[in-house]
Amino acid sequence: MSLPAIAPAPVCIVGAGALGSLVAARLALGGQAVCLIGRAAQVQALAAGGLELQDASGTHRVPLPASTDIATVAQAGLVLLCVKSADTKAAAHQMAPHLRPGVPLLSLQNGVANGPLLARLLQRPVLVGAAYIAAAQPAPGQVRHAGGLAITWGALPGPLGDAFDADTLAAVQQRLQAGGFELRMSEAPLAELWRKLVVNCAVNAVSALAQAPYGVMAAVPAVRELQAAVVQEAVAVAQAEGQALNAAEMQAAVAGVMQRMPAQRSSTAQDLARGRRSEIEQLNGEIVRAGARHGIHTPVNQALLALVQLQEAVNLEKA
Ligand SMILES: NC(=O)C1=CN([C@@H]2O[C@H](COP(=O)(O)OP(=O)(O)OC[C@H]3O[C@@H](n4cnc5c(N)ncnc54)[C@H](OP(=O)(O)O)[C@@H]3O)[C@@H](O)[C@H]2O)C=CC1
Ligand SMILES: CC(C)(CO)C(=O)C(=O)O
Repeated sequence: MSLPAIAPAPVCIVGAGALGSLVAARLALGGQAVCLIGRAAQVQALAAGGLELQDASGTHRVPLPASTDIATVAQAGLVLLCVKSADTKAAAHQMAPHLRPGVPLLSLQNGVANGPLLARLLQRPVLVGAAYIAAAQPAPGQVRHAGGLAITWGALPGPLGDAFDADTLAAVQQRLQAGGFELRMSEAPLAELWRKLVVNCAVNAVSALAQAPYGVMAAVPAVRELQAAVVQEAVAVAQAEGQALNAAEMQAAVAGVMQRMPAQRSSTAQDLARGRRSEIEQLNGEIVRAGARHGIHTPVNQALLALVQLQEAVNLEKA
């Protein structure tokens, strides 16, 4: 008599917004057990009718278990963190009593500081991923995928030098593979986060200030010049931080991202459109602060930071 198969512990995704919902939907469609942890409006919409996933192949309805209770991470075999950077600390504190020892936590957030912050707050090694994926959440219960499936990911050691073993990393890779993501494992994940940061600095604020999709931005020569200046500054800062980034390669990376997702407006654009605070402090703001530490002038990043902050203040005033 054969024993019944034991269902694998689900992938719990904390943050049921644009990216978290899209990743959850693709994993579920790929046969993975998932659980989304999010805010009440999204959880209620998912309970009522599942998630409406809009992508290049059409519109799909995906049933997705979801909860507002972060203690659900106690059941997880893998946790993906998909909250905005300003929410990382709170999410870490809320998860800490429930995360089982040894269960991998992968941050798919933008910015270079979330992974190290999580490792410090949770006193464990963490995984970080640079996600080149275009997601938007038009309304609760909906998610739109506008291109890109690449995730370059790897492990950051814990504060005590503790690390993941090869079997754990292979298991994470296998589970993510089910979602059809284009995965690349990196031995230098912090450098990958810096690469993504440079892309975000060149793309996000401009898209946000004009509410422009990337295809339109790419067609304006003066925007490409502005982006080249952002990249020059950001790469100089990254190099001063010990990351071996190359400006020409990063210019090409920016152009490639905009080409792969022409209809996308950045996550920063989505925040401003909803009158919410954005992650600009963790994007161009990171370059300005690190530049100041190294005596590197970053006037173009500084201007984008100021303009996005101004728009945030205007939105607050209106609210
Ligand atoms: N959108 C995209 O295309 C991409 C985004 N990213 C990165 O992924 C991360 C998430 O971005 P995105 O999905 O766009 O952001 P969203 O704002 O769309 O989603 C984040 C969600 O997490 C919720 N949340 C915050 N804290 C908690 C918590 N403690 N428990 C449960 N839910 C919580 C938020 O609720 P509330 O708003 O009520 O606080 C929100 O619904 C960011 O770092 C972003 O830079 C990376 C690549 C692409
Ligand atoms: C990948 C990209 C550029 C998608 O828009 C993103 O990271 C963001 O919007 O924050």
